[in-house]
Amino acid sequence: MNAIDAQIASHEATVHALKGLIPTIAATGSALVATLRQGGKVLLCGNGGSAADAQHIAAELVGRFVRARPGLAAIALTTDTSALTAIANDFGYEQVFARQVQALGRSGDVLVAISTSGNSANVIAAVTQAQTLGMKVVGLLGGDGGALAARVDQALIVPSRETARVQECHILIGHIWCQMVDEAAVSEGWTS
Ligand SMILES: O=C(CO)[C@@H](O)[C@H](O)[C@H](O)[C@H](O)COP(=O)(O)O
Ligand SMILES: [Zn+2]
Repeated sequence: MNAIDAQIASHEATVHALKGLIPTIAATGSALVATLRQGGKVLLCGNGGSAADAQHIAAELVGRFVRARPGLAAIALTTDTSALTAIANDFGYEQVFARQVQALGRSGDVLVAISTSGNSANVIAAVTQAQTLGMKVVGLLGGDGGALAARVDQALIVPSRETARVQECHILIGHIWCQMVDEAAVSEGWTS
């Protein structure tokens, strides 16, 4: 099998395996919908490709996904280079997300913690801080879920050891969540 066929086959196999996660995808999507319905915020964090996923999902909630509805409260904790560099410089890289969670998060908000390994120290620190504040934490994870699997409130563990495959499934799940939010916002007539 050539490289292209192999990548497509591996992608398809991982997406197929997501069918085992459908109940958890539905439950986590419902948690996001409930938070946004009651005026809470969704905070998202992750490193590298997962930082891009955090921004992508936040943009579709604040801007739009498909349906016409109000902009919704979502913040990617990966975008403010002044905050990121100051926190890393003054407190250490491990604190870059936790400090922002402490500053911005409130009880009733949700943190989406994205990590393909489940072992990034700065994401673990953010989860600990969020739970201290009474926030709910959803983990978008991969492999065996790593250290985060047992720490988050709801874990979505994509069953693959390939980082790229895990990331591809994470953004698919993010899009499913956005569709669930769109449907709730339109059918319930959300005005803000
Ligand atoms: O996107 C990729 C590889 O596909 C990388 O940038 C990757 O996201 C980085 O190595 C991250 O630091 C990995 O962190 P994590 O997913 O294990 O938490
Ligand atoms: Zn998208």
